[in-house]
Amino acid sequence: MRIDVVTIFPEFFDVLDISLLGRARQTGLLDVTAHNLREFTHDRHRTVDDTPYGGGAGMVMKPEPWGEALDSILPTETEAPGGDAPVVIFPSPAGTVFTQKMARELAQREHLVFGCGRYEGIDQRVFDHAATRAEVRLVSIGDYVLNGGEVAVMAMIEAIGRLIPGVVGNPESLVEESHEDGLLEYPSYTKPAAWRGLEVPPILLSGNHRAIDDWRRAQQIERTRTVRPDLLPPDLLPNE
Ligand SMILES: COc1cccc(Cn2ccc3ccc(-c4cc(N)[nH]n4)cc32)c1
Repeated sequence: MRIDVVTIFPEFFDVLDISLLGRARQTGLLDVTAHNLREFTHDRHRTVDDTPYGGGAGMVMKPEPWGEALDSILPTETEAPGGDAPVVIFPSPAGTVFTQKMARELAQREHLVFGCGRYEGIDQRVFDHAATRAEVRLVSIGDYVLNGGEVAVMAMIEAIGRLIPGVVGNPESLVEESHEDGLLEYPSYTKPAAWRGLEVPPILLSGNHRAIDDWRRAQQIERTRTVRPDLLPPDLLPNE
């Protein structure tokens, strides 16, 4: 998978050179490039923002640098992509909420482009023009406001990248985890069996794997019902 990120803080993504995603980059499973938006300005001050039309606080990111940055990444009409057309994702508080389902879907794509806004956001025409030549999505990572898109893009790259076959050592570990089957994960324990007066649930030491699986499923349902009842599938909703 090819990933391009446009940002005024390209060094923010240097961290992707370590851990799982770092190895995925080295083995060619992931090709991540951060592009400095200021490289697409032409004034002495490398200006990327200006005051908002209609007034209001803060600054808005100018369309011209974004247009040139995306020109340098997206295929032109003549270079119609042989494979999957790129998806251009802009984090935004006003976006569709990012979910494990969306991560799974995006992990199937060949080319993702992320646009990191700053200030009070990006001129709307950037999204409108990009939509004439690629699939464009505004995506929120939660109902709170960040200072820019970089943290959100990092979270999405990690959530998507780990689903790419070969990136995570043991693919089985991707199955039994929160949100993968729609429920929150069960509690985990490891040695020692007793720690500061706290015992591991005896069922986990029983060796009875059918009973352990049943216990874990019950824990998932109880935890989801308590913490995230909105995630419960209809057949598990409490009877009214
Ligand atoms: C656009 O509306 C805004 C209003 C006030 C501040 C900001 C700051 N800001 C700039 C670019 C940007 C990109 C993403 C996010 C963001 C995403 C999530 N889930 N929370 N916050 C926030 C961003 C934007």
